[in-house]
Amino acid sequence: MAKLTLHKLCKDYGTGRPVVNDVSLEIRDGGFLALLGPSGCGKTTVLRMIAGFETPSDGSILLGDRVLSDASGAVPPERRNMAMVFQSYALWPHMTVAANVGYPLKVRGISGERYREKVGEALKAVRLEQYAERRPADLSGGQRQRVALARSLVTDPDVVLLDEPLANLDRHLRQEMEETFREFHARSGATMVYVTHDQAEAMALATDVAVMSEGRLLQVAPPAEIYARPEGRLVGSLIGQGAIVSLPLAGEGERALDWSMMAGAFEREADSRPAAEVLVRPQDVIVGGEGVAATVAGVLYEGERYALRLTLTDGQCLRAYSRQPARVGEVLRVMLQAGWRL
Ligand SMILES: Nc1ncnc2c1ncn2[C@@H]1O[C@H](COP(=O)(O)OP(=O)(O)OP(=O)(O)O)[C@@H](O)[C@H]1O
Repeated sequence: MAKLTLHKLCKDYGTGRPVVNDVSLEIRDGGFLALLGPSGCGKTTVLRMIAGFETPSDGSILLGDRVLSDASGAVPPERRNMAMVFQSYALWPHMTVAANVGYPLKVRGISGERYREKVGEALKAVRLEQYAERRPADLSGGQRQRVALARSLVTDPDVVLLDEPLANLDRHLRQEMEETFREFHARSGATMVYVTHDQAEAMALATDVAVMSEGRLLQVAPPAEIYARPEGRLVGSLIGQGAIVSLPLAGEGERALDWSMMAGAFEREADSRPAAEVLVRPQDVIVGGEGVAATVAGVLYEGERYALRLTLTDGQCLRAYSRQPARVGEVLRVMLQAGWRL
């Protein structure tokens, strides 16, 4: 196996604007990359180009030193040793679970003992051995997606491409399946590219997160890094539940801010300095007796806490968590324990 390289990848359907624009990215061997971005930003198109279902308009794709696609041509999908898992599972309804999982082996002419062994191993990897003889219709959504995972594993692919595989499942099942995906990744050793628009899912699963918007790649970093140091307003607003406030800040360049650096900004005239955009996460907004005035604009009970929507005196919004209930319209005092200058 080897690393997957996307080099200046572009896709233009002739609509006047490229849907994938100059995307360069390296996914290390055995890495798990989540491709995250809003609907229509070009994630699926990138995945389909890696799989070989779409031809790039420009740029190249390499697996190790092997060129899969460039200006001179493209390796067809069936010769890339990749597997794809879809949101819709794409299982054959008339075949048993075992036959669905074994289908890619049949296509490759593998039969007999080797076939049975491989199917058995793949079913074991997703803990579905006892369901081998069932039909997909007799399985739950999560089990069906595990069949699709087993099928993607059965040919020992170098790369597994996953297109929103959990989008059809309910919240509880998604969490359970996230565990299955992590195990699946660890056991298979395959390089994985996972398309999602759910940032929590991307952070929970991947070793690296790549954020896309309007065809362009904005930032690639491990989850903890992208959470702590998002680059720019769009990444900042996509990762975590933070609010972005505009503050006339003293000093230049400091990006990690504490209350001592931000407090003064609330006393200054808004136009006295150029405003900086600051990302403030709800857990860093301390609701108490000190700080600036904020009016409660919304309260959502989340079981273990209340999620508050707050409005500052200049109309800007913040989010905060509180253990105590609050009333809409109530004026609280808040301190911003930490902020990140975007
Ligand atoms: N065959 C095509 N011809 C023209 N435009 C296309 C074609 N396929 C996709 N597009 C456009 O390319 C853009 C990117 O689509 P893509 O499916 O890659 O986005 P996405 O980020 O995966 O979105 P979603 O999360 O909604 O699936 C969209 O504006 C889409 O309409």
